[in-house]
Amino acid sequence: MTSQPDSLARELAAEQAHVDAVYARLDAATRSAEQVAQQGRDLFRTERTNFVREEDGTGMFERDVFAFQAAKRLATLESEHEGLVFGRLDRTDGEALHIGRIGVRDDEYEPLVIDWRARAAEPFYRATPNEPMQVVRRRVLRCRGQKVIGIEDDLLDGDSNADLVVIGEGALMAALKRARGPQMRDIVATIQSEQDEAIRAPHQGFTIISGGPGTGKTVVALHRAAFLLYTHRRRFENGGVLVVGPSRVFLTYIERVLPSLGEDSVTLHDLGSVASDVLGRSAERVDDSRTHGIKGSSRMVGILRRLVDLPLDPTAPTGVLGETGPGVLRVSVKGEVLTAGLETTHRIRSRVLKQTKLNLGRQPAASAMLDHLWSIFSNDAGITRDEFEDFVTSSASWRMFLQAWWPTLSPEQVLRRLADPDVVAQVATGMHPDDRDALAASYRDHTDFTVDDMALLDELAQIIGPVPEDPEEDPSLFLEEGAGVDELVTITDRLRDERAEDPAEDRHRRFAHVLVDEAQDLSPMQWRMLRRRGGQASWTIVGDPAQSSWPDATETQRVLDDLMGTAPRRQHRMSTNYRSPAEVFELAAQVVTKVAPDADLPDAVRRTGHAPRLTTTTPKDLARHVEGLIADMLAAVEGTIGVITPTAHLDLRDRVTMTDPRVIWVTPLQSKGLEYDAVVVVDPDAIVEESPGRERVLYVALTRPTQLLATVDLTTNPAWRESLEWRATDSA
Ligand SMILES: Nc1ncnc2c1ncn2[C@@H]1O[C@H](COP(=O)(O)OP(=O)(O)OP(=O)(O)O)[C@@H](O)[C@H]1O
Repeated sequence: MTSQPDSLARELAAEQAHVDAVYARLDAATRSAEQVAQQGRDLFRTERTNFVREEDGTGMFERDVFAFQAAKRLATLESEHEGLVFGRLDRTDGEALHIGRIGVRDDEYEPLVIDWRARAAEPFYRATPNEPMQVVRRRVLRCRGQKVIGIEDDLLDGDSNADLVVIGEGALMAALKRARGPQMRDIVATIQSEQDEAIRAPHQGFTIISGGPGTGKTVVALHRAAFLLYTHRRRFENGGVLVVGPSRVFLTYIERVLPSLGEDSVTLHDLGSVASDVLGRSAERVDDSRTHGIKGSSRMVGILRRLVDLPLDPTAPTGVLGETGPGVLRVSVKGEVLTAGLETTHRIRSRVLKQTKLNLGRQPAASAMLDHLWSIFSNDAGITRDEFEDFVTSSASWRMFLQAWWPTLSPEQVLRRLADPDVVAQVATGMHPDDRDALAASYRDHTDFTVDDMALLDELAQIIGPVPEDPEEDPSLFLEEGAGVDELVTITDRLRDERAEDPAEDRHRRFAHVLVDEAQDLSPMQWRMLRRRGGQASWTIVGDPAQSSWPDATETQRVLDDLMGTAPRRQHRMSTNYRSPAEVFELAAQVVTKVAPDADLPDAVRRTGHAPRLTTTTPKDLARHVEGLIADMLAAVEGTIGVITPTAHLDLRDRVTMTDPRVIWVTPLQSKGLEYDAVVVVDPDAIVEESPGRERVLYVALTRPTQLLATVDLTTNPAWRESLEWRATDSA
């Protein structure tokens, strides 16, 4: 095996020739696809289940289907300007296979490129020098559009006598050193063996992907979604794949990964928009940490149930109920006064609610009440039951009673009742008074809802059932809040069935696979919300408890265990940190092990030679100081710079005059799952103080850079650095 000075040019030219042949074939396929499309467009559009995988086709008909499919997927890829072909395997038997984002065959139906998800491509990711899997050389091609611009080789079987050129330092290192842009890229050319195992794990049951920061959990999970769609396209494209991330910022960061893999049929939601199928609304505002802890806890289930059962405010417009008080019916028929006292109305109410949801129960409740009145009616005048019912139901007192006793309520109307501290006191009896105040204040002080409220509204929608379509019949007792409905965050919702207009229908959209990222942060109420959309689904759950911002890990684990039940589960642990330089991760690891000695700490894969800069300044000089750090970083790195500030210093952004599109300001929670070339962490002590996750949230912030880290303290003895074996390298 040799590597000569001019060999790179020769190898590039040879690879270019192959790539040219692939694109020429695809041009032909596109033309043929147009013909096929003309002949049978409707067939392919409507009978989606007829799709044939590229690798499986055998006859003329399948070949046409393939042409159609390849051209369609190519359109998705082209918009990305990503190279279609990215790899090559040279095998011990002398055969060479090219690997790409989609499969392509030549005129003779021989593979020109194998889809990376096909079984034949597996050795590209799994082969190692210890277990070469009959691979001599693994080659990664870097392409810009249709042009091959670089080659990186790994030699796997040094004993083989094949005379192969070996070029470059290895594709992984080259990929990791590249500057980061605003969006995550796919890693299809450099997936590592343990990652590949998680990506290709069986689809049934629960696949749990764990590991420390930067181990590729997110990117691996997204590749897994693409793999599942490839291997079980019928099941998952028809049934739907839902990817859930913590925030919109995060979804924007990851949203190009699946299209760059040729997949655009996955639904992405942040936690604030998961329930928009039922609620027709979403939210982005987050509660303060105390209120978040209250609203996310599973004790809210009981509170909401009691809230639904709680009779409406006695001072509501119930004058109709007359001298005998609210919740009591008095109606006069043919001179006879019939009364249903509190005991009766409560008995009927609870009997009906046992059998049906509140919003579906009005009719049965009215019938039961009429039965009761008829049973106590002496009927001296000898009228029929029909006449009796006409008398009762046409009376004003009946209509007003019914409206007060059994109003049609929306989840929003019910939840808003918690703005009243007296209501909170009645339904949340065991709650600490300060927590009760915080809960009531969160609804009293704001007209919009929060991300946590979405899970509560979804729970209420489940308890009370859908609001009947015709609100005119039943004017609301409450003022409706004029909240706008946000768009779903969806790449392409092509397979969405039109929702039937049956008001009794369950409106949850159900998915065949649910993939939850940053799962350690989901509250028990949010798990319940997700579960309603994935009752029959298989799941991929991605997280790292050491990065958790949810205070009660055991409560969440209980909900999760309940969700998983006895379904098969498999655990994949990612062990290598591909993001943080070792110098940065050593510092971050010391911070988290102070509070989480059992944190899963990955091995950082590279060193940069740049220790973190731990700096100190005064509150007065903070803006100028941070500006100086940003300027240094702009000069030192090519990509993005994240400035992570606690909410206590949110005004800093306005005080720093320098603007540059490469500088991105975020709070520690917003920085979850994201990464930047360089990061400034402002006032770590304040970050610890204001987050329920404390040092764990600081750990998240410290593990965001791919190259440089600087911290800024506002005191010379910051608490977060106590007992760290770390020397301040820079106290500018
Ligand atoms: N095999 C790989 N080849 C190239 N880059 C990789 C590989 N694996 C991971 N990376 C890169 O490492 C970085 C971290 O990946 P990712 O964000 O998925 O990690 P994570 O485990 O989800 O991190 P966190 O827990 O901090 O959110 C990303 O830039 C990703 O592209």
